[in-house]
Amino acid sequence: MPSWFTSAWLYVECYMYRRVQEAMALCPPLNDHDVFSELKQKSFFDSQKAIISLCDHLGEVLNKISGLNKDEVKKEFQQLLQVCLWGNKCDLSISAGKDNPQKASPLTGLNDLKAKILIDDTEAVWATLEDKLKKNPSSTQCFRLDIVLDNAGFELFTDLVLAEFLLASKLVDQIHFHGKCMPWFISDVTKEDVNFTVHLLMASNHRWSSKLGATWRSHLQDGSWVYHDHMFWTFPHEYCSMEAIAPDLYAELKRSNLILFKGDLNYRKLTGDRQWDHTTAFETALQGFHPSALCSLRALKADLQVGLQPGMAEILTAADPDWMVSGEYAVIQFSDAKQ
Ligand SMILES: O=P(O)(O)OC[C@@]1(O)O[C@H](CO)[C@@H](O)[C@@H]1O
Repeated sequence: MPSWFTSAWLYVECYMYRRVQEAMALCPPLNDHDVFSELKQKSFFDSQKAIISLCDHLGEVLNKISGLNKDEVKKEFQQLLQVCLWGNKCDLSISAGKDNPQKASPLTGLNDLKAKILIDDTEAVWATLEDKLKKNPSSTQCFRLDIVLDNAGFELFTDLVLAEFLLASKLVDQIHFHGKCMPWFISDVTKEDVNFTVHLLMASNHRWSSKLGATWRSHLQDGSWVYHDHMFWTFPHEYCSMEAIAPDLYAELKRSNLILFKGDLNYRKLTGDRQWDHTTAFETALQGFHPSALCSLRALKADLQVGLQPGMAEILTAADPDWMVSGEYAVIQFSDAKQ
């Protein structure tokens, strides 16, 4: 029987959430109930101000999108990628279920937060997206983006905003979302959370919120957005074992042109949750996991980080001993597709 103080942290956490699920499954009237749904829904309601301001912003961008030149599209992409990154700051797991809502407009503080992005591979992500346009602007070949989701509430909303922008700007043609098949780490996204978000937006009396809700529902119906869940995401395994343990999921991810991994837990599993030296290359820490080009968007909440310049970790530790766990710092860390 694993115990909290003698077992690997990641293993014990996964074990605990599975026991919660088991307890529910053993109570038939409750077996479909998500014990965390109330908390997740509250985090969505508490972030209304930020959600509405982002809806207005996206609405304005969509209105003029066909007239934007490449530089303007790139600038907007950079901005919404950062919003999506910082959306990961607000998860309920790190705050032990307490409120962590997004009150202010998510766009206003972005410039001040730039210094907190320890690794910023936005250019590499952009180059991957742009490659499709450059290679063959009139190509009928489909560019597929996959997003391995993290938290419901405000973070999921920022993921959908980025997805909408990428689809509307024709940088990508199809988006596959990957969520959890059971309640997980309190706030992780399930299919019900996606449906809840879309329905609530549709029912809103705010013009852009309801319009976006309706658009997103039709994306899910016409297949330009596809939602998947797979048991592997709720196993304790590191991702380098995916090909052996869940070959069907690995094969699915190989069809992608770019995979965005949201959040801290995904980062821990990408890198095996090991005590890597901070200067270890991301590529090395991935230990052969390479279904496609991938990028981690993560606010740091667990004590590991790879890919830093020599000396950087020491400077950060001297300035703020909690830099790895406070959620104040973040990375946009890319690894290219293997040929
Ligand atoms: O993946 P997320 O939502 O960014 O973060 C999840 C997380 O903060 O929750 C756990 C605390 O229980 C940490 O292990 C983990 O890093």
